[in-house]
Amino acid sequence: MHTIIVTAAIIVNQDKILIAQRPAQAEHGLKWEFPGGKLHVGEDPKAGLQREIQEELAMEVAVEDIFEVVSHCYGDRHVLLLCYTCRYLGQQPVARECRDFRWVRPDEMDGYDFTAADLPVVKKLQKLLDKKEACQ
Ligand SMILES: Nc1nc2c([nH]c(=O)n2[C@H]2C[C@H](O)[C@@H](COP(=O)(O)OP(=O)(O)OP(=O)(O)O)O2)c(=O)[nH]1
Repeated sequence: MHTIIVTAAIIVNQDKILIAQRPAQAEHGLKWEFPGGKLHVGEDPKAGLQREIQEELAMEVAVEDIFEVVSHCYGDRHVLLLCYTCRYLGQQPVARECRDFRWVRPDEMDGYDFTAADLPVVKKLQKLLDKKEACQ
């Protein structure tokens, strides 16, 4: 068993969040996820996430607070997923290293086949939306 540390961005633009589809030939090919990737050895997580968003989507984001930490095993591979909320700075994303991307509301996320590690994150986003709607 070995652990990889992965950072992922919850990029919020009004009521929508940016999700990305993994390339067909990649591990977990065609699954949907929150954009990001593996942290390099010794790298600061927020800096690593900014680097990954630039590589994957050719855009800058302002990385803000930790939103959720997920520990998930895919067979003998342990993924520690650090999800940060990020502020959208208005640049149009470009699908550089992902197959596709979409802006979706949390209540629309059930229509996308997310990686297993992301399911608790999707649930948390949906719960927050439910609470917000209950207050309105
Ligand atoms: N980026 C990202 N990866 C996720 C999420 N959920 C999840 O299980 N993963 C897993 C899939 C992969 O096993 C791993 C991320 O690896 P990756 O291949 O996307 O990372 P990378 O861009 O740094 O890849 P590489 O080409 O440099 O090897 O984490 C998620 O929401 N976002």
